[in-house]
Amino acid sequence: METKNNIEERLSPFLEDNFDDSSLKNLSKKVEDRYNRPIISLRLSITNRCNINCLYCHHDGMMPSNNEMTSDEIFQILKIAKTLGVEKIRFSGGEPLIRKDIVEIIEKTASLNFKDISITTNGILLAKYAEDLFNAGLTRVNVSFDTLDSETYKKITTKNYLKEAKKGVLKAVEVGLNPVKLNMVVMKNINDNEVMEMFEFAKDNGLVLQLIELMKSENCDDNAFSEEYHFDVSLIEKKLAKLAKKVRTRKFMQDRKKYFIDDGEIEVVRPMDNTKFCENCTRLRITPEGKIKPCLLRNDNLIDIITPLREGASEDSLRKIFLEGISNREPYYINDNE
Ligand SMILES: Nc1nc2c(ncn2[C@@H]2O[C@H](COP(=O)(O)OP(=O)(O)OP(=O)(O)O)[C@@H](O)[C@H]2O)c(=O)[nH]1
Ligand SMILES: C[S@@+](CC[C@H](N)C(=O)[O-])C[C@H]1O[C@@H](n2cnc3c(N)ncnc32)[C@H](O)[C@@H]1O
Ligand code: SF4
Ligand code: SF4
Repeated sequence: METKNNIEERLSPFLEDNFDDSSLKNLSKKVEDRYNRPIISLRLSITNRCNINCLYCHHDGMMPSNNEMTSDEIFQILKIAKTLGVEKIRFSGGEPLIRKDIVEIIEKTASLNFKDISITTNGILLAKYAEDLFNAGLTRVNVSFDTLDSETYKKITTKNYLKEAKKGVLKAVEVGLNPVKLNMVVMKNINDNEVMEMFEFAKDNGLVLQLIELMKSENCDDNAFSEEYHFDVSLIEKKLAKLAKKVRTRKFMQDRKKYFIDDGEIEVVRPMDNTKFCENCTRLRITPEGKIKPCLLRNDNLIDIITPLREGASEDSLRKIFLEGISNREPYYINDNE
């Protein structure tokens, strides 16, 4: 049988960024999938609605739907996740901040004492909500922010909200959310020439820059877009590796690398065809209409948890449904040579 020390050693890389040592005491409760990947994090898409329309959007792998979970239903789902050892919660969408009850959702989530509660947002409404979200218990925020140029912003998002998004980012830092990450999807001939300028902006304002490879997904409106604008982020990564005075690997956060350069930090998210990324994937997803989604890039193995919950199923049966979702998890990109 595995000893507590072994478990701590095996799982320590999960704890590197947003955890403190107190999380160690519950490690033995972690549930693993069939590929020995522990489930550390739950990513809930809480709406499919959005106030902009990014050219590249994969909508977090969700199909259109108008049937959103209520804040109470979200709370019930989180309670079950907590009993299964989930430590990190992320709210995404669509645009999570267009839900009128977003502060209430964070308050309820915080009452369950997760180690890390974060939101991924386009930032347009962030200046309005940052302080209330922080006071409600939000730990940190990632903001989609692909460019500093207003024309390019309009081209990407079809709207003119760059100023609002920038204000939101700065307010998030001001109120104490930490880290605040800028999500930059790097696109050929659109913003690939802006990486260093974005890094300077990030450094000057206490932000982490997250460079993201444009991904193909059946949920993108037009996959031709991905073909045309796909930029090989590994080319930038090679340059970063030369410049960096320190590199860290988030081994069990999809093996992502963080590069520390001149008192600044750049993280690289490179999922496409990346078998290491999937090998080290520790998250489960929930769709806005309450289905467990085992993988961002698949829609054929979802499991309904909201209907049983609405019909009054016991916590035990809901836990079983969760475990069924976990057992459906498979790495999307696999190494064919093994
Ligand atoms: N393939 C794949 N891509 C993901 C997954 N999770 C996040 N991404 C991509 O990673 C990028 C950043 O996602 P975020 O929502 O900002 O959060 P995160 O990077 O996953 O989490 P932290 O680094 O812990 O803040 C987005 O472009 C996502 O599409 C995943 O499970 N699979
Ligand atoms: C789907 S959005 C939802 C949350 C919020 N509306 C936002 O934009 O931050 C979540 C993240 O996915 C990223 N994303 C969307 N489509 C993508 C694609 N095709 N390839 C890579 N990242 C993508 C966005 O940049 C954003 O950082
Ligand atoms: S803001 Fe987020 S959800 Fe909305 S279109 Fe852009 S990437 Fe998609
Ligand atoms: S298995 Fe791979 S593609 Fe699927 S969610 Fe995990 S990292 Fe993303």
